[in-house]
Amino acid sequence: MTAPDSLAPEGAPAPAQRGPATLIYNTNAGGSRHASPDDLVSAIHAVGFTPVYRATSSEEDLKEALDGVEGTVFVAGGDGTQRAVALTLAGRPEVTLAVIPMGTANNVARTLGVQGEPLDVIAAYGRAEVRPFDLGRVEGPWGEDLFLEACGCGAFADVMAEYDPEEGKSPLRAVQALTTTLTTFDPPPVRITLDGQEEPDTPFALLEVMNTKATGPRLRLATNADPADGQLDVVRIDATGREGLLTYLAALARDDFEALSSVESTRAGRVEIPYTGQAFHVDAEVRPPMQGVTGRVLIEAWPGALSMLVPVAEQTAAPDTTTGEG
Ligand SMILES: Nc1ncnc2c1ncn2[C@@H]1O[C@H](COP(=O)(O)OP(=O)(O)OP(=O)(O)O)[C@@H](O)[C@H]1O
Repeated sequence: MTAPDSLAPEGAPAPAQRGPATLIYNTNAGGSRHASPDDLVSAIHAVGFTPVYRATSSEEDLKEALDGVEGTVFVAGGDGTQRAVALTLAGRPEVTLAVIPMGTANNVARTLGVQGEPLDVIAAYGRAEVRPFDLGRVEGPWGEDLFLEACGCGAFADVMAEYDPEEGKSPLRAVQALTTTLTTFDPPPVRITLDGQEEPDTPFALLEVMNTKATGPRLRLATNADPADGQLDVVRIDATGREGLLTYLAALARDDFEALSSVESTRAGRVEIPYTGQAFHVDAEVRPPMQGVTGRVLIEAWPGALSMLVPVAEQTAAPDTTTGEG
């Protein structure tokens, strides 16, 4: 079903194709008290889609709920829910995802500029376009993974491996833990490879391969990351040149972490990291240290693995915007 013309204001880019929509709503997510599934279905209908609600009580239900899905999948929940749906639909860019943020950090939504109360977010999708969204692919001694936000080793992965992530949901606590570890951590030097180019041996206090701007409890480590660029942002801190605790805390608070002189940020499509038994994280999941195991971790961008619906602000609408294929 097409949207009524009145929903496409004059001068707007071609609206994303409306039509069939599916609502996935993690009613266990923190923000779910804000609206009922019926409220969301009505709001999605009001912006021109034909929604059905598929109830899920866990991640395991998603495969069946999304089997043969077409059109747009609205996903209400936190980053864990967005990840679960994204991984189920990876490599199916003909299906469009629309994020309705209802978690604590909402890193995926924030990276897309999607913020606000669920019903306001849905209203904003009345004027939206479809953009590609990359994923990251990981191959390590522990197996294969996909990530939506980030994968890395060093201080942040060690903090996550040490503390149960479920306990670390206070952004303040997590920022404190990260910055404390960053300044005391004693890593061995490793020689990473970026797009086939070997880098000098370096002990990394932090080595994060980012797809979104933030990861974990809203740690904005890659302010310039763009999940539609077909590349990943490699954010590094050389332990020998690291700065003091307050410097990192202040930079995170100012939202210019990458501007610090001890932080190096490089875009790459393929990253190889020697594995010496260190802990890794893949989004919010920990791949614990494997003592005595050596090898390598290969991280690659998967350009346009997903498609995302993104609201278009009235003033900033580009006249010749692409529809985001591929
Ligand atoms: N479709 C789903 N339906 C029910 N449960 C889900 C679904 N998808 C994921 N889950 C489970 O719910 C957990 C929590 O989800 P999520 O992280 O989105 O919410 P949250 O804990 O409120 O968010 P935040 O971590 O930002 O506070 C996920 O890690 C996952 O195990």
